[in-house]
Amino acid sequence: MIVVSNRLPVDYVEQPDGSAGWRSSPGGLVTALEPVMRAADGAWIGWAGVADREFDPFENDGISIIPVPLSESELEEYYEGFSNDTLWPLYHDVIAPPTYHREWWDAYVRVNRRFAEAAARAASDGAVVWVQDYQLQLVPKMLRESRPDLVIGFFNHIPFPAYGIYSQLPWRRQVIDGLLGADVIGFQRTADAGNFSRAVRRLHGYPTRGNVIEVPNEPRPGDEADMRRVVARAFPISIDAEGFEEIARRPDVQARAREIRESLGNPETVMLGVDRLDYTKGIRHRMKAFGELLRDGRIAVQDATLVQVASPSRERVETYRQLRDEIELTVGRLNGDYATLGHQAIAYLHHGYPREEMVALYLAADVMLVTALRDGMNLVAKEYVACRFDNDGVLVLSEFAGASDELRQAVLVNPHDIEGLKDAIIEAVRMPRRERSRRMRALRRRVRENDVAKWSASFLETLTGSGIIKAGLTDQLRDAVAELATTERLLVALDFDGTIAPLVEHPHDARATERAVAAIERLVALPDTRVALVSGRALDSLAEVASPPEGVLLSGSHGVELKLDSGPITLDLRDAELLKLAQLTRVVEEVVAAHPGARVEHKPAGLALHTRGLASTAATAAQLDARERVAAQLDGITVRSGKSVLEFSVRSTDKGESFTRMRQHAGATGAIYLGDDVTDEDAFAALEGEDLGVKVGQGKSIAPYRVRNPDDVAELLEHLASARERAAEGVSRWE
Ligand SMILES: O=P(O)(O)OC[C@H]1O[C@H](O[C@H]2O[C@H](CO)[C@@H](O)[C@H](O)[C@H]2O)[C@H](O)[C@@H](O)[C@@H]1O
Ligand SMILES: O=c1ccn([C@@H]2O[C@H](COP(=O)(O)OP(=O)(O)O)[C@@H](O)[C@H]2O)c(=O)[nH]1
Repeated sequence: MIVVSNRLPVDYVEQPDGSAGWRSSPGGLVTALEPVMRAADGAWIGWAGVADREFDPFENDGISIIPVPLSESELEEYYEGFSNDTLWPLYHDVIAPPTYHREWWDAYVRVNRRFAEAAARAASDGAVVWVQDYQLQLVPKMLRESRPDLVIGFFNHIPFPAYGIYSQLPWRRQVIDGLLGADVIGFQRTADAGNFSRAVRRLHGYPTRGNVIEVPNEPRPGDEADMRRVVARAFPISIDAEGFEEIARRPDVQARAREIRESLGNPETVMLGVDRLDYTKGIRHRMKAFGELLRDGRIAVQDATLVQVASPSRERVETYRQLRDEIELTVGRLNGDYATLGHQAIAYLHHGYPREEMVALYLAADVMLVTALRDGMNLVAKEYVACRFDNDGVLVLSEFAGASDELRQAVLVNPHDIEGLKDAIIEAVRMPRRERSRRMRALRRRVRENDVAKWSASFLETLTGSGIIKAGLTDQLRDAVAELATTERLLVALDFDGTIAPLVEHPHDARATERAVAAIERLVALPDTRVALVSGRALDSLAEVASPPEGVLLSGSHGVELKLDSGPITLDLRDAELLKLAQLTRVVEEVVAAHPGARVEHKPAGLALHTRGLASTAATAAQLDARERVAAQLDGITVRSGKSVLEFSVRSTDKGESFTRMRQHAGATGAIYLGDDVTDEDAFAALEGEDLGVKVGQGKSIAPYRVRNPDDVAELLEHLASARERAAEGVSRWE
């Protein structure tokens, strides 16, 4: 795997005394990706933090680093300019006004191309390249053009704004096109992913269904699909929670925490803010609220100190310079007005500290203030929680930080509401021990369960489907299924072969597992619950092997045949289609005759060429021969490849269309689709709203959940049946 980001985990720093070396670089992107890359076998491509210097690739702390150079003018125009004075304020809801300069855009394109070229050089055949963040939004498209073999992911660490704001960007189409070069585009919050999909619809009109965007393919020789599916969904980033807790448990770090409190004069309450000195972080709002609490006498300087770490960031950008001046003026005023000789009001630290010191600060702080006006995630909030193994401390958290979607037991605030913020600070300071402990336990559970390893695994699994799939159902899948079970009218749509029935050599021997059959019978018996089998098999063959109970809806031949409640739908193939079917039959039978072991299956509107059981070279040769002969002799044939099978159809309908028909027929308010094959991807793409898609087994998939095999499918169906039975009895699933 190759990761490409603007920042490398280390910056090259030259000191005024002439000494120079590598130092940890700032920001949450690096905090999150470092443990992922240490565990992975791959390379990290990025900028070394200094202009006009070229470095050879090197190894740092177990990570292969490939530096990309930037000139001084590129630093100004691409990094400080377009990235941090155009995109950054625009994507953070124009808290500061974005600046638009055409030269900055030109530099952005140029530098993105350089990163794309570096990635193309470093990536082996078919490799996974994971591009990070707003500085490199054009890289996915550039890479796809030069290296169509690559699997490309993109993760946006900052918010993606609503279209009304995004549409200001003079290069709004180019940026969207750049991102759509990726196979999977990850966002911090569901709302960000929604904003992105809406921008795609408004600017390009591409169809979007749930998390999936259908993007027209640039035609390439040999490419038969004219659409590419891009997944755009939330993958909330996290931290190495265990690593942070380990540091927090170290005696030397705990001693340092005590020392910090002593150095502050041992106030009753230590409050802490830790941010890059950035206008998105709401540092001014926090200080205003704190200052007014001191002014109004609601807190006394002897009792409470605010420690504010404001680590240097983007110091040559004018808005950041101004912010620093304002903050430092405020700190000076507050200390001047309220500090005593023994007690500061605010301990202001304009430095970047190493991790151990951060952890000591977290342990020293009774109240952690995260008051961002907009923030992609805010890892500081998660770090504070991870470090508090004593189950103490209160997190005050802005609802405008991505972390607030998960950390619901924090004291949530709107930082624009200064009165509300003041009340929240007082609530945190006075919160009884039991309440603090109850909230912190819940927060810790959440952060531990959703750590950064899980974040990267879930993203990469969606991207490649190549991860190890754990046995059974994950907690997340269990919860999602239980939630779905409460929907008013439920549709349970299931592929047959490889999903409820293990794959077998001869299709007529396939049978659903006993457990799946029993669970389906329980579901069918429930009110407002429909079960559908959606198969590539011809309807007759499906009915024969599945022997479905009364009331099960059936879709055969990839949606060409449907059996709803009012009997089978006749196909009514037109004369031209019948003629084409006869020609197709002749061509495929020729192929079968030329490739011993290959078999043909006749379907109402097409044919399947089965190659299961053949050696892989023989199977490939047979499939290639069939593709070539059909393409040469017939027009308008839909071709689908499945597991050891190549399907040809004179009608172009797919499992997605039949799933949608069944969903409508059932009047479903919620649905689940389970499938194992490439052809099931059409159905996953047709899922709506809160519907669940579950891919069975490995392989690239747009489904957000995965299980290993038909045994796990049976377990899922049993779990769903039980949850639905409870819901039907009116028993709350919490009881
Ligand atoms: O590289 P810099 O210009 O010095 O800025 C530091 C990083 O800031 C941003 O971090 C974001 O990523 C965090 C992790 O996902 C997230 O918690 C936070 O809300 C974001 O603001 C920026 O996105 C990174 O590219 C920078 O490296
Ligand atoms: O002096 C400092 C200040 C911050 N950080 C780290 O910088 C990251 C900040 O990430 P966050 O997501 O909160 O915000 P970002 O700076 O990426 O916008 C966290 O891991 C902090 O522990 C640090 O190591 N030293």
